[in-house]
Amino acid sequence: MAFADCSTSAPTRTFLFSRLRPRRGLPSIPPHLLRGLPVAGFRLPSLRITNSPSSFPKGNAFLRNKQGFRHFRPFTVLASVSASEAAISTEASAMVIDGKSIAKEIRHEITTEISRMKDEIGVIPGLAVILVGDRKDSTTYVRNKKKACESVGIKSYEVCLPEDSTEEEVLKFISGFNDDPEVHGILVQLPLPSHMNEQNILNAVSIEKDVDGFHPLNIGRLAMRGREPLFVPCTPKGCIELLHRCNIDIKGKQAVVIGRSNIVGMPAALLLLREDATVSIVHSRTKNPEEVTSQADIIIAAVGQPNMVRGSWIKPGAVIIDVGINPVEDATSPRGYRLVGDVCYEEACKIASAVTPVPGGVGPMTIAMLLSNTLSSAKRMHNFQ
Ligand SMILES: NC(=O)C1=CN([C@@H]2O[C@H](COP(=O)(O)OP(=O)(O)OC[C@H]3O[C@@H](n4cnc5c(N)ncnc54)[C@H](OP(=O)(O)O)[C@@H]3O)[C@@H](O)[C@H]2O)C=CC1
Ligand SMILES: Nc1nc(=O)c2c([nH]1)NC[C@@H]1CN(c3ccc(C(=O)N[C@@H](CCC(=O)O)C(=O)O)cc3)C=[N+]21
Repeated sequence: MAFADCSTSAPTRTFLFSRLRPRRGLPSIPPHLLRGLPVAGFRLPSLRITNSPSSFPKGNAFLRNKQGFRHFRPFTVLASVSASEAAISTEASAMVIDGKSIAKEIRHEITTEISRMKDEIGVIPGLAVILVGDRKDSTTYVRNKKKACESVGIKSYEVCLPEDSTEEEVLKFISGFNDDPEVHGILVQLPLPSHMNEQNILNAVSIEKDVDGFHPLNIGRLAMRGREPLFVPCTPKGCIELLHRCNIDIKGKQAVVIGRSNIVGMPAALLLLREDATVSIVHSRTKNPEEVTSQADIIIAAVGQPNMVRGSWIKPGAVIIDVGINPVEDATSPRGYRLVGDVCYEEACKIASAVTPVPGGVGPMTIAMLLSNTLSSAKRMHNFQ
């Protein structure tokens, strides 16, 4: 575990000031009222949002303009800045993109779709997860995925194999799930034990059930113009979904992805390219990472190095998506550690226009995208629109 800290003071942001989205089935906010809301980190003065403290946890919100209060509810709060900074903003302060709330909103949408599918054609989406070994972090992720499946109505199938299992045993389970019509998605939790060949195993997952999007055919299609992958990897898809749902433009922007792994960095760069960004990739052999990163309007950091991206790496007004999840020692936490991102959050908040926190940023979106991919898979297999 690393010990790393770049913060000099405790976080001060306290209150929500957000872009609002009506929940499904409720009327939209009239566009003229949306003028003036802080979108993508730009705060415009003509409208203010305040949250009723009592209803705040449910995401209810008041929208206030010069004529008085209008009450719209329930809304999902997507992002926040501190109230005092929002009201009298002289010091720059980033919008905090609330991945947890956005993921909750997506789970709500998925729940509605799943019950519609069940009612209309009697199909329940199924996700199979294969875990080999007992790494603590992997066990936690798998448990969280199972809970998330239950919460939206996906049936989960779980296989836990001992660390010393053979590749053949894993392949046997994959083959069983490939043939099982009740399973619409298969996820093999990574990393696998070192004696196993990851490529052989990922290649064995049926491309129609590859909800992680790690099959080479899916990745290959993601990289090609005019081709469509059946599934897009969950974490990068979650990053782009955060940008979309916060109304952050990608087209024509300079984007820098830090990290080039098969599961995050590389597909994130491909997705940004598909969104018409101009993309650079920083990796461990990049000579001038700070210089490259400081050109970016959008930064996706997926490195695994706590607080690597400092304030000086960030162009004022940039949007930062921090994928990193790094445990750092913290004697004051009951677990003895806490999670930090790859970006120095405190410094980023002062310079960026929008930033995702860790935890509560990209992590919950990864799981939401997995559920979304599983639902899409079931819909595709049963030709259900
Ligand atoms: N929020 C979420 O849902 C998820 C979070 N994560 C987190 O994201 C982070 C990255 O994960 P993952 O992609 O799997 O990690 P990998 O270790 O597979 O990849 C890390 C990448 O970062 C690059 N890198 C490492 N050190 C440096 C450095 N000093 N300067 C520049 N580049 C560097 C590596 O470069 P090179 O290729 O040259 O070695 C590599 O491309 C981790 O913290 C992980 O826990 C991961 C998955 C999901
Ligand atoms: N086949 C496969 N697919 C994956 O998608 C995959 C994988 N293997 N191996 C490991 C990584 C990592 N990953 C995360 C998912 C959710 C959170 C998450 O929800 N994090 C919470 C914090 C959780 C906590 O407190 O521990 C948050 O950021 O708020 C984090 C990390 C998926 N991965």
